[in-house]
Amino acid sequence: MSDSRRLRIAVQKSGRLSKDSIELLKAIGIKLNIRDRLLIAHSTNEDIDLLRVRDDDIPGLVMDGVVDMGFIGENELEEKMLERAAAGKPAEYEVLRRMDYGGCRLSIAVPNEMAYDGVNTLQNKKVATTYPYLLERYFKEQNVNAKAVMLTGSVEVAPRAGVADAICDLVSTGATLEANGLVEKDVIFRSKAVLIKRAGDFTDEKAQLIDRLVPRIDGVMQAKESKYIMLHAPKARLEEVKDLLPGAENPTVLPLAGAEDTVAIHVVSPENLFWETMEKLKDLGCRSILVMPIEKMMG
Ligand SMILES: Nc1ncnc2c1ncn2[C@@H]1O[C@H](COP(=O)(O)OP(=O)(O)OP(=O)(O)O)[C@@H](O)[C@H]1O
Ligand SMILES: O=P(O)(O)OC[C@H]1O[C@H](OP(=O)(O)OP(=O)(O)O)[C@H](O)[C@@H]1O
Ligand SMILES: [Mg+2]
Repeated sequence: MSDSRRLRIAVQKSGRLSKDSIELLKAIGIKLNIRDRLLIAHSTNEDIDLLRVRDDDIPGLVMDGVVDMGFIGENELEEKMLERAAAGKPAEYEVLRRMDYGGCRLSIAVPNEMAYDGVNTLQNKKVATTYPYLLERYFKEQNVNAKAVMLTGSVEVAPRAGVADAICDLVSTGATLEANGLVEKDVIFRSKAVLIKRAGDFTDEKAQLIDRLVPRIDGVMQAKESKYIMLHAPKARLEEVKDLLPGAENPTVLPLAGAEDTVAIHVVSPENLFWETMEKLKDLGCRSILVMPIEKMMG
């Protein structure tokens, strides 16, 4: 059984957010033994239990204080917040960090053949969606009198099935819409995964654990975007080389044994180096240009 002294974190059991959320927890040093059928996973090195649930349940679990934290898409979080607020239920939470995964948008899409001239075209029409509160909020803002029809899945087939005239669903590449003969029209919400924390007091132990984990998350996210760049550059072109390197205000410049007119440059870049930049560096006479991933960062 789970122990209330242990920090409880909810993650999606299987779906778009599962892999990245688990990978992040592992990257910040939490050892987890996840077996497919087990819905609770106990960390072996930290006082942490993982609850593996459907993503729809995560906002409620956090807002009811059943779990301490959860990884959830902003779309689902905002929808549940509106739903609970409408039902008079507590809907408090704190966003600890916005993650770099789970990026998608909630969009209105219509059948290819529909003549669409803005959202007013949907006046008195039915729109199938899993996010009725977000959609109705948008209709209200746009002064459109349309009806949101709730479907929990396979929303894209609704127009062909005669259930609705249009849909409002999550889009990333657009492949699902295209495969179903639909065209994206209005983006109503942009979303990424977030790490949220319940409201209310925490024991000192839990508060300290959270304070230790969150900077590690920052470290992992920062490291993912950053690169360690090493290259040999002609001394005479040093300033031009520095101008090309992102974040190279104070690079490490080292002499090269046996090559008076060449130096080695090392720099931690906050972003990746584009091929175009590497080509320009080469044109300046740089050689042995290496771009390496960074695993962790701190300080
Ligand atoms: N195509 C996508 N690309 C990136 N992120 C997405 C995509 N589709 C959805 N997401 C994000 O991932 C979340 C989970 O999506 P998924 O499709 O796995 O949910 P689900 O089918 O509702 O799963 P569950 O069985 O847990 O209820 C979405 O709420 C959204 O935030
Ligand atoms: O624009 P695309 O890249 O095609 O992605 C969009 C699709 O991804 C999500 O579903 P998912 O594939 O997670 O499956 P699900 O319907 O089982 O949730 C979402 O509900 C869309 O159907
Ligand atoms: Mg779901």
